[in-house]
Formats: sequence, structure tokens, C-alpha cells
Amino acid sequence: MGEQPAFIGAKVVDKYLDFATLIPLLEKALIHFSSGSEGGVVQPIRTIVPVAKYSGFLGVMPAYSKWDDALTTKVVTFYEKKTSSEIPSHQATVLLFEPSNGTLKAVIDGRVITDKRTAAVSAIATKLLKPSHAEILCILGSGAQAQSHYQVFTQQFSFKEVRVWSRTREKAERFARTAEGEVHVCSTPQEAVSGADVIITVTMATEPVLFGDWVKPGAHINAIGACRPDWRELDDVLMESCVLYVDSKEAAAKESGDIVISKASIFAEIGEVLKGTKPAVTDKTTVFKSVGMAVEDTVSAKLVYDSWLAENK
Ligand SMILES: NC(=O)C1=CN([C@@H]2O[C@H](COP(=O)(O)OP(=O)(O)OC[C@H]3O[C@@H](n4cnc5c(N)ncnc54)[C@H](O)[C@@H]3O)[C@@H](O)[C@H]2O)C=CC1
Ligand SMILES: O=C(O)C1=NCCCC1
Repeated sequence: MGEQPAFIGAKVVDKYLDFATLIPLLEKALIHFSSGSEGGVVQPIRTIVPVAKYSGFLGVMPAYSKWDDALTTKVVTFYEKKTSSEIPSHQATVLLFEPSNGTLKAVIDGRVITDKRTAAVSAIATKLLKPSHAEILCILGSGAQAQSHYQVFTQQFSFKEVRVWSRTREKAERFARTAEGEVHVCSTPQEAVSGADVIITVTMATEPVLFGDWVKPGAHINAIGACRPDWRELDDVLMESCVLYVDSKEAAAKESGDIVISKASIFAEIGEVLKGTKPAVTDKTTVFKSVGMAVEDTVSAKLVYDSWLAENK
């Protein structure tokens, strides 16, 4: 029998995944992904199994990155209705394999990876696309992604004001109370969005929560939810009037109702902007529609495993 795989839990993952190290790795992964076969990323569209009886979904997200020589698959579940406050709506595990022979090297908590890599990619998009004077940050939603986005955005940028709105005011207040800096709780999404320079939508909404008529012209929006073809976070006015960036054109056009239903046309992948083959527009309203990519999990899991191995040889 060979060696047993390492089991790496959420606390250890959190310790090793610091944004300053993760962001440059994700930038490279986005460039590789958007470089076709030359980029060496093999990432099929993920498989999603609906568990209709419980309004849940199971997703399988495999990827290989030649440049990182890393092979993973994430298995993620997400449930529309929370069954208890202790069980997160999204749970995930990343399996890391030895690419040369297929041996399973590690079973790694995928929840922290999902939260942090998604937020880090939004920060990358925002650095490229935000208006030059961005003073007000608005977050719609107050769950796990809201937390990780708040963390990285307050670390990477210096907003003068941070606002949050959530369907349940009490949850928005809890978010503000536990945040490290000052967060202004808003009573309506419109109040939160009004005059904001950067907006993040991190909800499980299935109908629009952000309307184009509310958005300050030139603002940048990171749209993180609406990962099913019949789910929306943004309305048609916004989708039709913005310059639309995505992580993966193929996946976004198939998976997100914000694009499928509005039929908005995609301008570029973020990886193309990082590569310099497509421009970063900063004087118009921009949307980064994120659906999440397996290769982001691959480079994150490799970082965690390599860091863990260095301390546990
Ligand atoms: N693009 C990506 O890479 C990823 C996207 N996601 C998506 O991001 C979104 C947020 O995920 P988490 O923070 O982990 O979930 P969560 O369950 O921790 O938080 C969800 C938030 O959405 C709010 N919400 C639920 N239904 C709503 C509705 N109908 N209208 C307005 N707000 C509503 C909840 O009150 C809560 O604040 C989800 O849509 C999730 O699927 C999650 C992981 C990766
Ligand atoms: O990329 C991911 O991981 C996810 N994206 C959409 C929702 C489920 C998790």
C-alpha cells in the first residue's frame, strides 16, 4: 500500500491562503486559462447535478494546469434554502492528485478555498476595471462570500465608505458588527447602491437585486451569484448597458441567467485583459460576471498543499 493522502482542514487552509500570495497565482491562472492550448489549462465545463427534492446542487469541477503541474477536482454542493444555521449553503472538498501517476495526494477543505479564491478574483477584476476615483464600496448580501470579499477588498483598496445591504437587516447588522472596519448598514439595496463606485453582488437571489437605473454611470460591479441559467442578480437594463467581462466565456454563457436570459454580449475574459489582448474599460459601467473556475481551485489547492508539506516533511 502507498502512503495515505493528507487531510487538510479549513483552519489550515485559511492559514496558508493569504491574499497577497494567492492573487499573483490566480492572475497567472487566469492568463493561462485565456490562452487556449498554449496556456496549458484543461478545464471542461463543470458537471452540475440538481438535487431537486431539496433545492440543492452538486457540482464536479476538474482541472489540470500544465504550468503549475497540478491536477485537482473540486466537489461542491450548494443549497438554495439553508436547512440550519450551522450548515453552510456551500460546502466543498478539493482532491489533489499527483499528475504523473494519478495518486491522490490530498483531500483539502474546499469551502475556504472557494470563499477566498472567488473574492481574490473579484479583487483582480476590480483593480483592472474600477473607476479611477473609487471611494464607495457596496456589498449586497452578507454571507460567506460577502465576508471574504470584504476581507480582500479592504486589504487591497482604500475605500472611504463601505456599505452593506442584506435581505434580513439583522444579518447585515451582524456583518457590520463583526467587520474589522466601519460598515454602514443600508435599509434597501437602492440606498446601498446609490453613488457607489464599486458594487459586489453576493446573494443567492434568483430574481434581480441590482437594477441598472440605480447604478452610478462608470461604476464597476462584481456579480458573483446567479450561477444557474434561470437565476438572476442583475436586471436587463444593467446587463445591456454595461461592458461585460467574465472569467470563462464558455461557462458564463451557459451557466448564468444574467447572461443567458438577458442575452447580453460578452466583451472579454479577465484573463484576456491581464494578457493585454483586450482593453480594461474604466470610463464606462463595467460588470465582471464571475461563475467560478476549477483552475482557480487548482492553484489554490497547490499553494495550500505545498505550504503544508513544507511544514510537515
Ligand atoms: N462565482 C463564483 O465563483 C462563486 C459564486 N458563488 C455564489 O455566490 C453567492 C453567495 O454565496 P455565499 O456567500 O457562499 O452564500 P451564503 O448562503 O453564505 O450567503 C447568501 C446571501 O444571499 C442572501 N440571499 C439569499 N436569497 C436571497 C434573495 N432571494 N435575494 C437577496 N438576497 C438573498 C442571503 O441572505 C445571504 O446574505 C451564491 O449565489 C453562490 O452560489 C459561490 C461560490 C463561488
Ligand atoms: O465556482 C464555484 O465553486 C461555485 N460557483 C457557483 C456556485 C457554486 C460554487
